[in-house]
Amino acid sequence: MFRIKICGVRAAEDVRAAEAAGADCIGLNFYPPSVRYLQPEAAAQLVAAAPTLQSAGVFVNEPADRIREIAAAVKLDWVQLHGDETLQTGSDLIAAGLSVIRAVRLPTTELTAATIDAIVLPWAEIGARILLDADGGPQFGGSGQRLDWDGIGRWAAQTSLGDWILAGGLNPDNVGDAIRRSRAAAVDVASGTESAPGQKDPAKIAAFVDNAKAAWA
Ligand SMILES: O=C(O)c1ccccc1NCC(=O)[C@H](O)[C@H](O)COP(=O)(O)O
Repeated sequence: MFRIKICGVRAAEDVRAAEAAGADCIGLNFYPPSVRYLQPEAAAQLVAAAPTLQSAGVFVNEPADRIREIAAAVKLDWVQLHGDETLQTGSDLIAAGLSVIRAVRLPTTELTAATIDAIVLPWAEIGARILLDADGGPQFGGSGQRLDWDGIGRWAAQTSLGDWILAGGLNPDNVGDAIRRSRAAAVDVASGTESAPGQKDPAKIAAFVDNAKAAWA
């Protein structure tokens, strides 16, 4: 299980920065419209160069066969379903031996435990790890919008799920506050560690990891 995932890495320098900072996982984006999209061949090289880091492939409404093909070619540890994939697709991928992260896209308004449970529990029951992200509309993810951390914190206080991941609008300045208020034990970031869309900033990656770890210490 990873605690800190740096999503949307596209270059060897990004991976080195994540590794040097002490992150646990890199996210490779396989959604062609994203500014963070990477060809599977390039992703395979990045993953091979970072054996100490876990790797997660981000997919949006990709057919299950294609997800399996890319996961095998890139040697992904996780496949992250970030679109409108069905529970059946998730179950099929898990049955095929893949470790699945289900990105649950939640409204950025006030959240209740019942709202979160209704969306999350069916996926947790089939064995997917849950990532809570802000609903980025047509962009699906990487939107930089944040969630209601206090509402998530109330849900976290009563859920039996322990390994869920908080995402959505996190950055080096707010990740500590987000962890304390939401009670997240794992975090994920894309745009908050960039100097421009799709362009990672090593200093922001380092500060993000330091501040997340300080909040858990
Ligand atoms: O990052 C993207 O461009 C993206 C596009 C489509 C689907 C998912 C995407 N990112 C997945 C992630 O796990 C991001 O880290 C997550 O959405 C949070 O992004 P941000 O708010 O920018 O930190």
